[in-house]
Amino acid sequence: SGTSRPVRILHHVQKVAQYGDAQSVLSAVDSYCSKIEWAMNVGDLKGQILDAVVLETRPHYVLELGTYCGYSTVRIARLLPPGARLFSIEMNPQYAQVAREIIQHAGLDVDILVGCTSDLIPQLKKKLDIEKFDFVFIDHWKVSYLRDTKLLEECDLLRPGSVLLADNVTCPGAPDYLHYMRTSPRYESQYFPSRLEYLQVEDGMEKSVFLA
Ligand SMILES: O=C(NC/C=C/[C@H]1O[C@@H](n2cnc(C(F)(F)F)c2)[C@H](O)[C@@H]1O)c1cc([N+](=O)[O-])cc(O)c1O
Ligand SMILES: [Mg+2]
Repeated sequence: SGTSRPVRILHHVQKVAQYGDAQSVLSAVDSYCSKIEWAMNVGDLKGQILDAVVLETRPHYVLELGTYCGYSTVRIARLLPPGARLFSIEMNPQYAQVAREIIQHAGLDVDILVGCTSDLIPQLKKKLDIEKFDFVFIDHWKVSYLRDTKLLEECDLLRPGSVLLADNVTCPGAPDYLHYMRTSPRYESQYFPSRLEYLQVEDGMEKSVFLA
């Protein structure tokens, strides 16, 4: 077929989801990906863990690594108070465009930064006039989780109490990230067991609070 999977997901959302209704956008993506074709969205089960951590953290400045179709971006943005800012980094311009349209269909306002984390993270303070991030959702290439977390530390973008939540620490897995988070004295880490999106496979999320 000529279209990409993200474009087919976007077309489904535009066809069945109520414009301006974030929950109907999430339900449209979840029903498409559970019935028609699987896609690597965080999904509704792990999404409920994401919701709970966002509500508990009440973040003002949020960073997401790995936008893909924007499912988790919508999930997070729908829970933020007015005035809060969500920035999402996506290196694939086609995915970024699909995500913009899905996020727009949900009636939400998010800044999607197109590029790779190693280039963009060092520019965030100057470019976006941001001091620190209160919440970071990590869901991009699993081999980049640890490198990019250390980059956030080096760029002084975390403060005591900043919360990092990482998807897929069990499947596909991010063993070096997990080991670092569970042994570093700079973090208090907690595992939330769950299931891989739309499947019966075990997965989980790791919540880590930066201490200093
Ligand atoms: O590979 C998975 N996710 C990789 C996700 C990758 C997404 O993050 C973007 N990205 C890459 N670098 C950057 C940055 F930020 F560096 F610029 C952003 C990629 O373009 C893609 O949209 C995955 C796989 C499975 N699975 O079951 O295989 C399940 C999942 O939930 C997953 O998230
Ligand atoms: Mg994921």
